Amino acid sequence: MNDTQPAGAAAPLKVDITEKTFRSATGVKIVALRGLSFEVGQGEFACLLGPSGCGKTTTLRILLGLDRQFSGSYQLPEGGSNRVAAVFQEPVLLPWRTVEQNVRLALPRNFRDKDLDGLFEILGLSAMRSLYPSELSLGLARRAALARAFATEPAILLLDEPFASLDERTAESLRRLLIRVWAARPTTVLMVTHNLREALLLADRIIVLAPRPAQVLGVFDVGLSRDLRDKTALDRLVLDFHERFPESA
Ligand SMILES: Nc1ncnc2c1ncn2[C@@H]1O[C@H](COP(=O)(O)OP(=O)(O)OP(=O)(O)O)[C@@H](O)[C@H]1O
Repeated sequence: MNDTQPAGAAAPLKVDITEKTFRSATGVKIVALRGLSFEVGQGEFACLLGPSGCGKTTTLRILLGLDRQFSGSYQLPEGGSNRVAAVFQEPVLLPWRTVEQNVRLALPRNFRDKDLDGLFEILGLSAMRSLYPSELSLGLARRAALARAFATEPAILLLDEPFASLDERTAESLRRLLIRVWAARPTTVLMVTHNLREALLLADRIIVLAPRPAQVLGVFDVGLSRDLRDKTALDRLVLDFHERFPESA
């Protein structure tokens, strides 16, 4: 790990979006977000959980600076590298570059030759560094996308359903890998999912969203060490969650 790029952030993520609207092809106004306010503390792993179409991806696109047409404000975590990293449903790797080149290209020019052995090792990619994306399974491609995100030692990592469309076994092993790499390289994480069990397995806190227009219904503190989140504990957490948020069942 390179000590000149401290990871982590000194300030929380603060989101206060008053309104975000779209126009449909026929000109009809679609309110995607209204009065969406939440915070994610430094080094915290938070999930944004909400029904399909409620505005989760729209929120991440705003935080990534990809959509500036909204009213309200947000503040990204400061400190550390100040970088924002993102992993989407599709890993978006450059097909003509190897895994290692894809990861290094995400780094600022003067850090491109940094030691990435530990990162590749923890993600089980040591033997795949010189492979091209077309030679990777879906699961390996997601791992490469995670490597690329963590290599930049971001102040915040935004994840948009990174394990969607994988078979459950692969998704489960990637969730465990994500927790391992995050524990080794802590940063603030905001992950979008509509999978309650996934959120309960990974998150410190779950920010629960209402159907569109997205606003916060409440926050669920998982409050259980990750080592103890086995199947029985997760079953119990699911029940607790539904008791607290019956409307989001
Ligand atoms: N470019 C766009 N033009 C018009 N409407 C849009 C556009 N992007 C998103 N929307 C609408 O905004 C709403 C929120 O979409 P968004 O993709 O943020 O939802 P989501 O919670 O991420 O859904 P999912 O879980 O299915 O991915 C939806 O009704 C969607 O149809």
